Formats: sequence, C-alpha cells, structure tokens
Amino acid sequence: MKITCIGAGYVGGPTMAMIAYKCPDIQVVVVDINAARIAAWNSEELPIYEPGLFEVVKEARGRNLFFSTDTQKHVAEGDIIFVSVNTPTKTRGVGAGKAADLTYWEGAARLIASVSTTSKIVVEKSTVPVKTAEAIEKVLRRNCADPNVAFEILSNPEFLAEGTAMEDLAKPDRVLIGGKETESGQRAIGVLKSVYEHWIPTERILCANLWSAELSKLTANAFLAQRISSINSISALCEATGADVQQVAHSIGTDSRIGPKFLNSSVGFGGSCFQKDILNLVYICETVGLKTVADYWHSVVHINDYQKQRFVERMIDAMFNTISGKKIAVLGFAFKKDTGDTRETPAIDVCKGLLADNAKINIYDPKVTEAQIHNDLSLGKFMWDHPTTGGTASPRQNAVSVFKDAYEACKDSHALAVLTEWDEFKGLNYQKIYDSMMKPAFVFDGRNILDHAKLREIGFIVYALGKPLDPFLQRNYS
Ligand SMILES: NC(=O)C1=CN([C@@H]2O[C@H](COP(=O)(O)OP(=O)(O)OC[C@H]3O[C@@H](n4cnc5c(N)ncnc54)[C@H](O)[C@@H]3O)[C@@H](O)[C@H]2O)C=CC1
Ligand SMILES: O=C(O)[C@H]1O[C@H](OP(=O)(O)OP(=O)(O)OC[C@H]2O[C@@H](n3ccc(=O)[nH]c3=O)[C@H](O)[C@@H]2O)[C@H](O)[C@@H](O)[C@@H]1O
Repeated sequence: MKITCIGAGYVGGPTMAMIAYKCPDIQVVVVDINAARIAAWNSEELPIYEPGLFEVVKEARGRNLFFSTDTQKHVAEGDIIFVSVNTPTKTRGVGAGKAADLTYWEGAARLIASVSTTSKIVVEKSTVPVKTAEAIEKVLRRNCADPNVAFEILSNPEFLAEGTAMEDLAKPDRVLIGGKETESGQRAIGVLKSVYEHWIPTERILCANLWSAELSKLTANAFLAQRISSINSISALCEATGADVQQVAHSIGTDSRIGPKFLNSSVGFGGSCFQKDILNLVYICETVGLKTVADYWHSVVHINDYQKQRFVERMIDAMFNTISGKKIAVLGFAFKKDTGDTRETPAIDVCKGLLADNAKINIYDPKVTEAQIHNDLSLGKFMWDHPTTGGTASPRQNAVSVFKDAYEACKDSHALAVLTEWDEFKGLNYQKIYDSMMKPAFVFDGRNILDHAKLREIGFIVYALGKPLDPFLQRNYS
C-alpha cells in the first residue's frame, strides 16, 4: 500500500512521520508545492520544531518515509491520499473574516482528479466546513477523465496539539474516521482503520458518518477554546473582586464533570486553528439561519480579543497611562511553549497594542526567529495563512528589537511581560533582571507562571492575570 499526503505542514509532516514509523510495511510520501519546506524535511533542520519529531523522522526517512515536490507522480501512485493543506479564513468576498477559504483544498482535489488512473481513498485531514466532502466529490468526479476511477472520501480530522504532537499521535484519546454509510464507504473506512490499527487499540478508533466527523472537529476546537474564554472572563471578575483565578480553576476543576484541563487563564488563546475554526462554525450557523447559535460561539472569540486588549490596557494604566518611548521586554512570542509557531499568537496583538501607544519593545523567544517576528508584526489579520501574500514593512519596525537572550531584552526596560509559558522563564535570575531595569520595575505575567511573592520581595510591581491586585496597581484602579 502507498500513502501520499498533500501538504507537508504542522499536521501533514508529523502525522505521516508517525504512520511511516509505526507501519514499516506501508510506503508514505509527503508532497508539497513549497520546495523550501520539502528540502527542510529532507535535512537535519526540520521545518517545524516539535519535541520527539526528529527522532521519528530519522528512523523512518529513506526507509518508508519520503518528502518530495513531485506531487503528480506520488499522487498518481497513491492508494490513500491524505489532504492536509491549509484551510485559512477567507480575507475577501462573501464570508470574508469568517468562512473557510477552500482554495488550497480545491487545488489539491483538482490535482488528484487530473492525475488519477487508479481508484483512491481521499482522506480529509485538514479541518474543513461540514459538507466539504460533498463539494470535493463533485470536483473529483467532474475533473477525472477516466470513468472507471472511483474516489471514496473519508473525513479523518486531526486532534493533535502543537508541542505535544508526537505524544498525541502515538497515544491519541481517539482517532475519528467518517465515511459514507454505503458498502464502498464502509470498506474504505476499514482500509484506513487497518492503518491506524498498527498501533492504536481498535476501541479508540471511532467511526461515524461523514458529516458527524467533519462537524466533530469544529465542535471539539470550539469547546476547548470556550473553556479558555470562560476562565479568562472569570479572570477579569477575579481582579475586580479579590478572588484568585487559579484557586477558582482548581476548585471547579476537581468536579469530575468539569475536569481540570484547559482551565489556565491566559493573555488569550492563539494558534492557527481555534479562532479560524470557531469563525468557520459561526459562519456555517449563520448560513443555515441559526443566528443565536452563531452569536453564542462568536462570543468565545470576542472574549479572547477582550482579554488581549485588557492586558494591554492594564499595562498602560499601571505605567501611569503613558508608555510612549518606554522600553518593554516581551518574554515569549510563540503561541504556546515548546513550539516555534506564532500563528495567531496573542503576542502579536499585545505587541501591536503596545506599539500603537508608542512603546519600544524588546522581544525574546527561545524558538522564534527575528525575521518571523517582524513578518508577524507587519501582516494584517488573517493574512498569515495565505502563503502567496507577503507582509508589508511595519511602520514602527524600528521600535521592535529582537534578542537572543532574556537578560539583554530586559536591560533598561520599564516592564517585562510574559506572553508564552516557556519553562525557562521560571528559572531566570529575577534579581539580576530587576537590577538592570528602570524603576519602578513592572512584571506583567500573562501566563501566571512566575513566583509572584518572590518577585514582590525583590521589588517588582507585579500584575498577574486574575490575581488580587498589588496595592500599587489598586491605586490606579480604584
Ligand atoms: N496546526 C495544527 O496543530 C493543526 C492543524 N489542523 C488542520 O490541518 C490543516 C493543515 O494545517 P497545518 O499543517 O498547520 O498547515 P500548514 O500551513 O503548516 O501546512 C499546509 C501545507 O500545505 C501546502 N499546500 C497548500 N496547497 C497545496 C497543494 N495544492 N499541493 C501541495 N501542497 C499544498 C502548503 O504549502 C503548506 O506547506 C488545516 O486545515 C488545519 O486547520 C488540524 C489539527 C491540528
Ligand atoms: O485543530 C488544531 O489546530 C488543534 O488546536 C488545539 O491545539 P493547539 O492550538 O496546537 O494547542 P493548545 O494546547 O490547544 O493551545 C491553544 C492555545 O490555548 C492556550 N491555552 C491552552 C490551555 C489553557 O488552559 N489555557 C490557554 O490559554 C495556549 O496557550 C494556546 O495559545 C487543540 O488542542 C488540538 O486538539 C487541535 O487539534
């Protein structure tokens, strides 16, 4: 059996590497139109950072795992074609700002149709709007010259989280496969199931109809993001009342019906998918006339925007309502720890908010490059996931400096803001940092990872999300 995956990104790369690693009897080829990305997958410097990924790639690469730009050949030869291309939010036209842009998906479908001379199982790995399989089937059928070639479409959404992708792939809570309730649909489900059964217990492989599988993915992300917005909304209330959001989260999380996970209050959720998938869900609800349902889910994104804005306002307010010309050290730019990914990271909105008030910002992140940071700060909303769109130079680019060392970034700054929960930030020498900063020296902990009591002992004014406010800050707020 030969598996070909279109799209060598954060999902296509790691998922195919895991399949090849666990199934030495299957040949797996990952193809992409991005030649630089493919070259990186074939090198010692993989294009994405993910703990444990390199070891798995190294073991399987050249044995039964290959990365190639020859899309036509490998798609033509594949028995199962995974499609793992980007499905960004539309930036123009009908549904702009909410609907999924299926340009890349349709491009992949047209490619499959045009080169296929044998029947194939086409697997939706990308996150797509419900009913996409129907549209894709039409594109495949109408563009394939050979009427004897059959296409069976399956939905097999991916639930991995970045930073823990390899663990999630090795031991997933579940694998979901949706297919048609026809004989050939069920047969195709069986084939894909047999691939996963190489390492995943059968009872963890869930089968559903196509529409349920497609909708389950959007719903899972909406529920996860909703928990974060819920606790973040409570963090604002905690600050207003003297409650502590971590104590509240712990108290409710011990209720087995609520559970302890995904209750960390933060400066906002980021990542390539939560916002895009919720907006997509909102758009679908609107198009079928469910405005109240759409509004309910849209509020999850509104609270997320509110949380980022609230954080910036807290910073400005604490620093005597003026940050013009002040240096602010930003520790962490990735959307979460253990990844170099910055897509929709809350750091972008926070930095843009600070820059709008004329601050100078010094950024340090252990895994994000300087070029990436400048690019992110120059792109408009939703533009990052459209590979053909370049950024324009940020008008305040000279106000942003990127450092390779946290201590250098903090030197001479008025404040430091923790925006990503990297473990290394917990172990920094904060006395040394305090001594190098302007006074009063502020810490804004957007992830609640630092030892606040110790920081106060050193002399910092500390703002921690959802925690009782320092008397110094209360004066500004009462
Ligand atoms: N990033 C994540 O953690 C997760 C992402 N997803 C979903 O998976 C999908 C892919 O996401 P990522 O891997 O993060 O995107 P990505 O942007 O990292 O990778 C997509 C790749 O597809 C390639 N591509 C686009 N059109 C192509 C074509 N016609 N032929 C060949 N290659 C083509 C692009 O060049 C790019 O390298 C999205 O729908 C996303 O919502 C789902 C679960 C987790
Ligand atoms: O479809 C996707 O792309 C993926 O989206 C998320 O995975 P990911 O975005 O990689 O990472 P998460 O761990 O979910 O974190 C998302 C954001 O929420 C934030 N977060 C997470 C948990 C929490 O308690 N609080 C919080 O603010 C993180 O810092 C991060 O910015 C989901 O967890 C995956 O199941 C899903 O497959």
